[in-house]
Amino acid sequence: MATLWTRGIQVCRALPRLCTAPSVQRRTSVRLMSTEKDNLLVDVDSKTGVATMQMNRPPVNSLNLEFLTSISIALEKLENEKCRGLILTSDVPKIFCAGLDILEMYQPDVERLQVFWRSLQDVWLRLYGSKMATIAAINGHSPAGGCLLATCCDYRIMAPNYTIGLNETQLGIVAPFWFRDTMCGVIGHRETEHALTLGIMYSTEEALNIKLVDKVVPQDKVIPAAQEKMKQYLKIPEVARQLSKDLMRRETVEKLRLRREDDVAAFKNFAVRESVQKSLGMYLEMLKKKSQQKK
Ligand SMILES: CCCCC/C=C\C/C=C\CCC/C=C/C(=O)SCCNC(=O)CCNC(=O)[C@H](O)C(C)(C)COP(=O)(O)OP(=O)(O)OC[C@H]1O[C@@H](n2cnc3c(N)ncnc32)[C@H](O)[C@@H]1OP(=O)(O)O
Repeated sequence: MATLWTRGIQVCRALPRLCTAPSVQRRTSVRLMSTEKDNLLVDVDSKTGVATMQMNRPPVNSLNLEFLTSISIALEKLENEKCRGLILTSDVPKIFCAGLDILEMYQPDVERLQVFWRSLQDVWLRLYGSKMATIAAINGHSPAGGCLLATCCDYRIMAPNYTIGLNETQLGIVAPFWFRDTMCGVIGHRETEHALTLGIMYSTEEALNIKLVDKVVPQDKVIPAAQEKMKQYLKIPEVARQLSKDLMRRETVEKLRLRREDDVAAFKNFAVRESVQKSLGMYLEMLKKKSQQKK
């Protein structure tokens, strides 16, 4: 226990300007910040070595370059600090994560677009390849990149009445091979093909039926259920658990590692196509109209 407490302090020392002082004994709260203030809150429980990462980028936790960078840095720190488990969740009501920030892809600055894509690759490599036991506590809608984050985790617990899926085709874009492989690892080839070609957004219940999520619990029980499930992962001898996960995922991780720059080029070339820009513009317009109708 003492060692873990020290470890918690060390997280703070490693991030002197980025964290708040621990306020509760045996629970260390480390706030990671980037250019966007407080968009990620990471609590490391020094007793269990489990981190809870709450995404907090209103209105919809969309993943822009800065936010992805914050997530990537936080994942690196947690891994370096040898945290044992990670619960990924959202602090934004009713939204887990709305996926990539479409404004990063629409009428983009081509240099930034490539840095943006590399930062998404970084997050995927760190989260999908993490040594930590990872659980997604999906307490809101989770389209596209949000679904990617959830499927990177070892286990998914979701609240009712939300939606999750890789809906890229509905925007006129394509989920790249590593999104596909991640999804395939969870729901299998046939269902992934069905899901990707039609850009299906599954209701919580449908997601449970196809095993895209492992468990459904009421909204206020999502995080407690994740904490409970985490205990099961942490009971397994660490090296055996980590190596088993690595055996399942290494090939998929290596595929992207070896092709990173080709993948950046493919993304850039695809995103700047006139037809793709037109589709993204129309989709943004649709989102805006829908949002205005609510107001
Ligand atoms: C040929 C070879 C191929 C090679 C392939 C290579 C590369 C592949 C190429 C591209 C791959 C790209 C992969 C993309 C992944 C993605 O993640 S794309 C993002 C997809 N996300 C969505 O479709 C979600 C859209 N949003 C919603 O459905 C809803 O907003 C909601 C999340 C369900 C929440 O609904 P609600 O609570 O009702 O909130 P509003 O709809 O009113 O939204 C509030 C404001 O937020 C804005 N917004 C929503 N989502 C996004 C987003 N993803 N990005 C940016 N902005 C978003 C929305 O417009 C509202 O803004 P205003 O209030 O109007 O300002």
